[in-house]
Amino acid sequence: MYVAVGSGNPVKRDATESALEGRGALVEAEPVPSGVSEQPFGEEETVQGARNRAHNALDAGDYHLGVGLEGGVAHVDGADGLFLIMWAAATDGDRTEVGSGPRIRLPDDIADRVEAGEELGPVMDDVLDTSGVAENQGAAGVLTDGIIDRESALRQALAGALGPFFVAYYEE
Ligand SMILES: O=P(O)(O)OP(=O)(O)OP(=O)(O)OC[C@H]1O[C@@H](n2cnc3c(O)ncnc32)[C@H](O)[C@@H]1O
Ligand SMILES: [Mg+2]
Repeated sequence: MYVAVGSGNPVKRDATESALEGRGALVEAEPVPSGVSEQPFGEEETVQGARNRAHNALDAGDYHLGVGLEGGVAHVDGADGLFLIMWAAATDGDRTEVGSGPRIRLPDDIADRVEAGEELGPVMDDVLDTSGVAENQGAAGVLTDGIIDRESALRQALAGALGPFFVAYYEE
């Protein structure tokens, strides 16, 4: 099974390989446009980015499955603050399924800068004095003190999008 993941970020490719481990998948990275903002705001824009990436990745070559992974920030009903969110989409061209990852509250100073229009990745690097945290453990790793990292969070989001392709109960 040839699978394209719609991103040049190695952490997204690693998450896809990890989610599909043992299923005979060959995963290629296809850096395609997400069709949404660099920093999606809200669940709707983040899901849309994941769906667009999945479709664009599928169309980028001769693939059986396209995968899209999108990070965003959102307010959550009933909870204070701004949350890091992540959504995954998988498509075979006929059906498209989505799944979400954890929601992790951002520290207020980071949230304020993102609300003001900055991208989370660069803000995290600035605050932590690191470079490329989004390609490594990610905000998910830093903000959970390493209980999870960005790869495992994205793998869980993708699990929800892939399940319906493998589990008969979801038959259309
Ligand atoms: O090359 P792409 O695929 O775009 O990879 P990306 O790291 O930019 O990832 P997204 O576009 O999906 O994420 C949107 C923004 O949110 C940031 N972001 C999302 N999750 C993050 C995380 O765990 N740690 C740091 N930044 C994160 C990311 O750096 C972007 O600025
Ligand atoms: Mg990006």
